[in-house]
Amino acid sequence: TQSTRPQRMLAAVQKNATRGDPRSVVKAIDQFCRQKEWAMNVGDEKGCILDSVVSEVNPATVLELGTYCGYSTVRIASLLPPHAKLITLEFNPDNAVIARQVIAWAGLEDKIQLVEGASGDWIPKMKEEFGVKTFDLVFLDHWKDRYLPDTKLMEECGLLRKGSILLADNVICPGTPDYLEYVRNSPRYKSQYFKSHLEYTKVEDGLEKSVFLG
Ligand SMILES: O=C(NC/C=C/[C@H]1O[C@@H](n2cnc3cncnc32)[C@H](O)[C@@H]1O)c1cc([N+](=O)[O-])cc(O)c1O
Ligand SMILES: [Mg+2]
Repeated sequence: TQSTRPQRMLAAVQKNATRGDPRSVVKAIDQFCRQKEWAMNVGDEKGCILDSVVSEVNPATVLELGTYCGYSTVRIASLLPPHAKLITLEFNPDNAVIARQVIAWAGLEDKIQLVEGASGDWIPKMKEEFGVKTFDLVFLDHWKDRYLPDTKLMEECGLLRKGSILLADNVICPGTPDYLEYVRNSPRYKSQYFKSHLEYTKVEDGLEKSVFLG
């Protein structure tokens, strides 16, 4: 039967990346997406901005919304300090199956907890289910119309503390206008736009970094 793009992406990782070497997994996916098939990973150009924010924040707790195949999950986790934890939410079971294998190939199972389910259902359960108090960094890369409601939900559930960083992909393309308006105009955030390009293309896109002021 016909394979799916995530399955072909995983095959490229298993063929071209070294087990236990997260950066080679990231490189293998970028090569696959540039040479074979475009896919909606944050990619290498925006990925460098992501790397610099992760390194600057040096987070102990990270939440990722929208795992997809685990590219940014692995990219972020490869930069975390020893006891840091990353929780990533993915509601498509087929994508979760692929992401778990990408994460395993990178050897990052101990740092990453992939939770299958919808962000709207799981954000309210973070504290009781995973003993999380607050997140130092949140990477938003799921359905673009969920960025704003999930951000408000994280505020309501007390998952953000003074200084928590929200980093949002695709604020230009495909675009998240309501989210952008909120974080740029709310007195509770200090926002900064990092101009870049849509993964593997010359189309403008960028990341929005927003500090929660409490
Ligand atoms: O649409 C995009 N991303 C949506 C990502 C969606 C991924 O997150 C999961 N998800 C969604 N809501 C969820 C809620 N809870 C859990 N998982 C969820 C979906 O099952 C999918 O695996 C996108 C599109 C383009 N593009 O050029 O078109 C470029 C990009 O960089 C993108 O990120
Ligand atoms: Mg994206």
